[in-house]
Amino acid sequence: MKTTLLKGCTILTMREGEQPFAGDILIEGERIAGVAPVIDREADEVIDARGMAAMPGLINAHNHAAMCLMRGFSDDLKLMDWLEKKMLPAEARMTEEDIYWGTLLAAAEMIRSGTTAFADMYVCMDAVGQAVLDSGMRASLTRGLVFLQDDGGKRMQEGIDLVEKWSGAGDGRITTMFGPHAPYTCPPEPLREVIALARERRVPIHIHLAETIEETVKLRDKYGQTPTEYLYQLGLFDHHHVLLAHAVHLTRRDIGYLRGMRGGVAHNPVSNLKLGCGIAPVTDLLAQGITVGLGTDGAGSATTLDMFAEIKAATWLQKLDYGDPTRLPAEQVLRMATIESAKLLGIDHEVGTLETGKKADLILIDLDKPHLQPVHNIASLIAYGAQGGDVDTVFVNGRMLMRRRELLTLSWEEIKKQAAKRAARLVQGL
Ligand SMILES: CSC[C@H]1O[C@@H](n2cnc3c(O)ncnc32)[C@H](O)[C@@H]1O
Ligand SMILES: [Zn+2]
Repeated sequence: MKTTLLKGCTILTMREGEQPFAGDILIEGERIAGVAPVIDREADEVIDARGMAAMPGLINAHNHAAMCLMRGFSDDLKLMDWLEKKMLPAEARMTEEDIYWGTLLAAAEMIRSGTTAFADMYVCMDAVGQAVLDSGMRASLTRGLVFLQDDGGKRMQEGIDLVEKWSGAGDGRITTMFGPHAPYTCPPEPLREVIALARERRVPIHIHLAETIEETVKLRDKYGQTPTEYLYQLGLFDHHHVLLAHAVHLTRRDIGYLRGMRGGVAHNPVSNLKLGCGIAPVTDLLAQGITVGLGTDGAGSATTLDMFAEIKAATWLQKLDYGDPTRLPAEQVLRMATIESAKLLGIDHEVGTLETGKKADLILIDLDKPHLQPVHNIASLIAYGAQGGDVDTVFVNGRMLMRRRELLTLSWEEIKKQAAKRAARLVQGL
């Protein structure tokens, strides 16, 4: 088994209550074999990590990776106009190959900005799975299910096929969920069916919830319920694991329905800001013991997949919304981007903190930059100062995916060429 020793870094383990310290990290095969002030032993490869901060890889808890092909194509619109007039028509032209290359473009961006795992909801999930295998990343894959037209069960079958074919693939790097898209695209009958199926097979569920005021109005007009009440009454929150994307528009009673749920909420602040959706009540959810992680949503709305931008937006929004700078402090928001997101993907037993025995998904951040000096408080510096471009080295499952900012599993030149060609075709005339 290959061993790699990272020497002399500042380590943020992200374990609750543990202070950062200077030390070494030993990687043995897929796993972390030691995290300590000094590890004095031989290794196949020794990396001089002085001047670097080591932390768990960032985990993007809600994404539509292949939407990178629509990055910057249509902005400054309301969500429903953006989705129905721009994204859906472009997506209707997408081939499996487009989705493969779009997902690789996302993987290149994610690795280069320190993300090691992501939760993805999209279509043609064989193409997404293949891109995850090829990139070396870790992912939870979901076939998004929109039930507005009858298709004789085809979509649902694709969701089942994904679960059967891809769960545990890539040496366990890939896990799966069922993905009813949102309350406004999933009427009660098919939604009940998905929940029953997920229960039978013990598969988690990934769904958008309460992203806009328009969604609340739609659900009230149709069912006389808030989006959260609608899902609650269908029994969704009794499920063993539910990943809710957004959860922006929640009443006090809605938050009560979520209390005690297993899984939690993926907060996507940049997408919410850009689409003018609102501010999710993150600190209220946390106060009720609800797990909250961080995601980007697709690059079609967020523009970039840089989790450091989400970290900043998340903490700033809570401070601003409550007029209280003590809300969502640095360590807490960094935990949201790592171990709390890992909980949402159901992989916190394997990743999300740096500790012996866990899978070696970790990043080195180069602090030798004007905006990252001096180092008074490393957690503050990273949460409020670091950017994706500061990430120097990335490991997933013990394998190096980037070293000194060079991608080791992906050909950037080929991805760039493929993405440009395909993106132009998708949006032509729209
Ligand atoms: C059927 S696969 C997933 C589906 O979701 C769409 N999507 C992307 N971003 C959002 C968002 O912010 N809210 C709701 N739906 C979104 C994406 O375009 C795919 O069609
Ligand atoms: Zn989304």
